[in-house]
Amino acid sequence: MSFGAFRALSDVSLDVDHGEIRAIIGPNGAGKTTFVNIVSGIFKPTGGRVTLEGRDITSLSPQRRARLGLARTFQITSLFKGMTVSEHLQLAVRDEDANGDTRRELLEQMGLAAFADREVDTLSHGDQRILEMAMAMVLKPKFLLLDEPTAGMSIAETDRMIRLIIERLRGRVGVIIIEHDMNVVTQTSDKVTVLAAGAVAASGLPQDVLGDPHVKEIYLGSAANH
Ligand SMILES: Nc1ncnc2c1ncn2[C@@H]1O[C@H](COP(=O)(O)OP(=O)(O)OP(=O)(O)O)[C@@H](O)[C@H]1O
Repeated sequence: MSFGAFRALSDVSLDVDHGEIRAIIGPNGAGKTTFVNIVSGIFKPTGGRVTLEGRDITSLSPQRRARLGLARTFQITSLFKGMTVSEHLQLAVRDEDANGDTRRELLEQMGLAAFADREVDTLSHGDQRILEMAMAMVLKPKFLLLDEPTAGMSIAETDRMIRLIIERLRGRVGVIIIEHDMNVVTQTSDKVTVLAAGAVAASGLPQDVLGDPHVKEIYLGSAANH
């Protein structure tokens, strides 16, 4: 992926299986969000392709991808002030996709049932982010992209998000999660891919990747540059 003369990603290739949770980590500016934007269809890559269950989806819009089972959340919370929690879930679907029961069940599973009729701006930051995840899950995606789901969360909120990922997603939905919190990475992910300067620096099991001296160096180097 190039932006003009700047190459943001080169030869980055990864596969995610059904039910697998794959964390993408790396220093600021490594290309993580760019990668997720390509997979979800927000950016059209200048080279390479994206496939979903073997089908080439590189030229499909984010909406078409979502209807094929590929959903995402964003790094920045983007809810509509003045609208309630259940209205948000209705927004995320077409009538034929999920009836009221399905939506209520999802709110219960996500621990949001008590807030169904509350306007979203009265919710805590953690509940707002969990609502965004529920909006992405209401269409029962096969694959879900989570862009820093715990950003700005307290320790208790982060623990709740970790539990939801383990209980609701692991083994059921293929997930790519961009995450800076290594506690979240070690607790939730099956595999970890490290991006640095737009390339894959390491990939494998969390314990191997996070213990890799080369990966530690990448983080130390990036800290020294800030
Ligand atoms: N639309 C764009 N136009 C030009 N350059 C861009 C664009 N989007 C991203 N970049 C550049 O691509 C590089 C990768 O950015 P990206 O946001 O993907 O990094 P990141 O790993 O997600 O960082 P962070 O952890 O800070 O969110 C950066 O140098 C960024 O400035």
